Parts: sequence; structure tokens; C-alpha cells
Amino acid sequence: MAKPVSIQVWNPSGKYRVVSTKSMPGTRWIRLLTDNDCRLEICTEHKTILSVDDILALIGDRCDGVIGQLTEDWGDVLFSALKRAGGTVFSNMAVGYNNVDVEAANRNGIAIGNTPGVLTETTAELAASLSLAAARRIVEADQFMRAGLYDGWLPHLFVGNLLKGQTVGVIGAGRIGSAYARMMIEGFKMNLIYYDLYQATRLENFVTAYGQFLKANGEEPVTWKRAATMEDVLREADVISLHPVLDKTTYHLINPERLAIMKKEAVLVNASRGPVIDEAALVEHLKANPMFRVGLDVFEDEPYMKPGLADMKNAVVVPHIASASKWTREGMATLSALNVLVW
Ligand SMILES: NC(=O)c1ccc[n+]([C@@H]2O[C@H](COP(=O)([O-])OP(=O)(O)OC[C@H]3O[C@@H](n4cnc5c(N)ncnc54)[C@H](O)[C@@H]3O)[C@@H](O)[C@H]2O)c1
Ligand SMILES: O=C(O)[C@H](O)CO
Repeated sequence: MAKPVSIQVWNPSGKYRVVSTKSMPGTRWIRLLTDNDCRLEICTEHKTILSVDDILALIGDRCDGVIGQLTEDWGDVLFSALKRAGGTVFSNMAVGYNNVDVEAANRNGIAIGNTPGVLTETTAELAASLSLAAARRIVEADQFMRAGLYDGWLPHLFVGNLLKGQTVGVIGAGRIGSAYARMMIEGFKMNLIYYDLYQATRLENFVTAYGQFLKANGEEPVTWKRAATMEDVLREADVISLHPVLDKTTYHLINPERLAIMKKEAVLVNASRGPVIDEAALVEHLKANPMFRVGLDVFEDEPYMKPGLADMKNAVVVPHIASASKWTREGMATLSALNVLVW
């Protein structure tokens, strides 16, 4: 028997019972559900990551739909419990759904929702921020100032990488990868090399048109190249940002062999999913190559970092905040509620 978990109830007399495993930003999502005859139960347990048992207790004997989080393990146990409780929908408050066993959901007749689009620009902006922070050593320099170590301008102090005219590499040129590429191209006049299973035609057309615009204005045009292999991107790019989905084709996509072919002074950014990088191998690479820098929003064993990573000055690390703007998080919450309602 699962232990009961604490909840807050909205619209207690609502016909449909919807559970949200976390409180989410804004109030629009709550209004959407309560206006549509849902009794909403929001888990208020002081625990960052809920266990399968906690969620089983939340689902209980009768539940029409659940809004859940990327930190939860949505597999057969939860989907069959939701089905037994009369549920038809699980809405993941994230675009990435590697925490969801889609086959198990299908077997149990549960529809799945995710939240693409509303987080594209916010996530791309964080990837761009990490690119700059790593290239220009912002965090190291900030720590140096706060430690009272600055005693005057010096020619060698925190020398980093210039982006203008360099090559930005994107692996996974979908919504976020393409938005990030545009930011780096428009903002810093970088040339693009990308690898994806599919052609990013709109992105290519944008770079072509922007290159023509620059040329017409007497500036060096930017260029694009679709790489035949991921290795081509790793070899050629000065800044590489990872934006693929996490699945078995992208697990440890960055491994020791691929790290070894990257430029010694390259910047590597990951705002996709932690396991896309072999993080232990990355720590070794950072130790051996002090001019190689990374910006990481995601980690292989979240919330933990692999031993040694926190000590590396050439790593900028933030706690999975790429989609954390107010507008986006409220949008994700709204979309999560709508995904429940359409079912
Ligand atoms: N850090 C965060 O907070 C955060 C926020 C949003 C999204 N994400 C992650 O970013 C991912 C991408 O989101 P999106 O909205 O751009 O999705 P998307 O589906 O638009 O883009 C993913 C791209 O990856 C490509 N891809 C798939 N397998 C590949 C492979 N083996 N090699 C190269 N490319 C491959 C796809 O073809 C697609 O173009 C999500 O799945 C999620 O895991 C993380
Ligand atoms: O996949 C996602 O949406 C992120 O990791 C959180 O926004």
C-alpha cells in the first residue's frame, strides 16, 4: 500500500479528476482545468523527485489524467495504474519525453502530450548564453573578481575566443538547434555547419538570404554546410551545440573518440539531455585540454555531476534551467493542461 502524499485541491466538485505531480508557474493552466469541470489535485509534497510509489498514491483508484514531470519514470507500472483508474492521458511538462515509455503508454491506451514550441527560443537563448559564458570565461572571471583577486588590467587576463567569423556547429538542427543557429549567425556572423538526420531547409534558406544581405552591405557573407557525418561537425566547428532528442542513437554521442577529434580550443554546449555526452570522458578531456571549454545545462545522472566536473574551471554548469523564463514556463504549464483537455 503506497504512502499518501500531500495535495492541494482546486474545484473539489469537478467531474474529471486530474492530478498534477508538481505545482507549475502561472494560474492560466489551473483556470483552464477548473473551467472545464476538472477537480484538480496538485501534489504539494516537499520532495523534488517523486518516486513511482508516490505517483501511484496520487493516481489512486480513479484518475482521468495526469500532468507529470521529466524527472519521473513513466513506464508500464504507472501507465497500467492510470488505465485501471480510468485514465486516458498523461501530459509531460517538457518537450523531451525520454522519461516516457511510449510503447507502454500505447499498450495501455494512454495518450501522451508534450510541450514543444513554447520553449524553443528560451532554450536556444540559454544555449547561446552558455556559448558566450564558456568562450569568454565569464564565470571564471566573475569568481576572480568576487575573490578580490583583480589588481589591474593585464594583456593576458582571461583571454578567450572571438566568435565572429568562426564556425558554429549544431548537432540536431530541429526547432531549438535551428533557433540557436540563427542567434549565433545573426548575432556573431558565424558560419554554420550542422548535422541532422533531416535537411534543415528553412535554416539553410535563412543563412543564404542573410549571407546575401551582408554581402550587399559590403560585409563578409555567412555560409552554411550540411555535414555528411557528425565527425565533420566536430572537426570543423569552433563552437558546437548539441540539440538532438535523447534516444539510443544519441546516447553517448559525444564519447572519447569524438572528443579527440574536436579542436583543442573548441567550446562544447549541451542543453539537450545529459546522457548525450559521456560525462566521465568529458571530465578527462577537460583535464587534459585546459583551453577546451564546455557549457552544460544537463548532466548524465541528474541531479549529480560526475566526479571532478565541479572542479573544472573550463566548465560552466547550470542546473537544467534552459527553458526557465517566466513566459515559457507559464506556456509549458498551459500547454500541459490543454493536452489533458483535448483528451
Ligand atoms: N535543457 C532543457 O531544459 C531543454 C529544453 C528544451 C528541450 N530540451 C531537449 O532538446 C531536445 C530537442 O528539442 P526540439 O524542440 O528542438 O526537438 P526537435 O524534435 O525539433 O529537434 C530534435 C532534432 O534532433 C534530430 N535528431 C534525432 N536523432 C538524431 C541523431 N541521431 N543525430 C542527429 N540529429 C538527430 C531530429 O531529426 C530533430 O531535428 C528535446 O528532445 C529535449 O530533450 C532540453
Ligand atoms: O525537455 C524539456 O522541455 C526540458 O528539459 C525542460 O524544459
